[in-house]
Amino acid sequence: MTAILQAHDLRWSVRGRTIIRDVSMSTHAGETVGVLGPNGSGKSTLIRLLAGLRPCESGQVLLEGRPIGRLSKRALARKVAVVEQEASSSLELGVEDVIGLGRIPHRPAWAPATTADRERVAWAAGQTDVLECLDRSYSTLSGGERQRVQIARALAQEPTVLLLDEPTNHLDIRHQLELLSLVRSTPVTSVVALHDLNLAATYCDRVFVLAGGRVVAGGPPSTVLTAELIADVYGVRARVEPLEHGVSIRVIEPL
Ligand SMILES: Nc1ncnc2c1ncn2[C@@H]1O[C@H](COP(=O)(O)OP(=O)(O)OP(=O)(O)O)[C@@H](O)[C@H]1O
Repeated sequence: MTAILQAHDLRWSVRGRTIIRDVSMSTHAGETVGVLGPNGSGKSTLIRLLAGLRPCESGQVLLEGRPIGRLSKRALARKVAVVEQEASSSLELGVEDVIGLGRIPHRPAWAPATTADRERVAWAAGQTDVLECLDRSYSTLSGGERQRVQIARALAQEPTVLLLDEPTNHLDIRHQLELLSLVRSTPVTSVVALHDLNLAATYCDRVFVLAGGRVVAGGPPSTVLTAELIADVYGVRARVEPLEHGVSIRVIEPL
């Protein structure tokens, strides 16, 4: 299997506090990898380090075997698309233009959008169910619509790697399922920070669980997401039942 995005011994601190420590992980071509863990465990910080939005204090992130720090911003943007948790809501752009931002790394500076660019934008909008919003102003969209537009922008970027920080946050149940099923079905290698363990168990090929900035478990969801691990990491009692493909998790009470 080809390793696409790899992290080796990542460490990141702020104001003397280490937020990410000794984190190593790798993703293979086409995989959907979940990053799980309680609030404050370091999921968003890890996504930013993997995206090259923050330099690591030590360790390194490799994209197709090359350190991402050595890639130009433009070369990185052609390969890696990231959707962070809180997309700006004050963006005074039309929805089509926001999705079109994903096309910028693919054409020469200042060149206008081509027909192929516009087709790609329409395709991405269709994939994320926002075609009806294309001629609206981005600032008038609901939280869930904005989230889907940001995912469309990332898909329009035609990345090799898609990094999503809690992409289901503002979405209703149907759009949560549709989005993760879309992420899983694309050939793009995806790393997705998630809170919902059942969604992770259903849609991720592998999961990494963070606690206190360290990876405490990693592997297929049905192996990793045991009642013991959930008790240790989240401090809740859960019933985990095997399904034909994966596991079903019912959280019963805090411990
Ligand atoms: N720039 C910063 N300055 C100070 N503290 C920070 C900074 N960035 C992250 N942290 C702290 O690092 C820890 C990890 O934050 P992070 O956002 O990565 O966690 P998370 O797992 O994504 O949490 P959540 O589930 O709540 O979104 C938190 O305690 C956070 O307050």
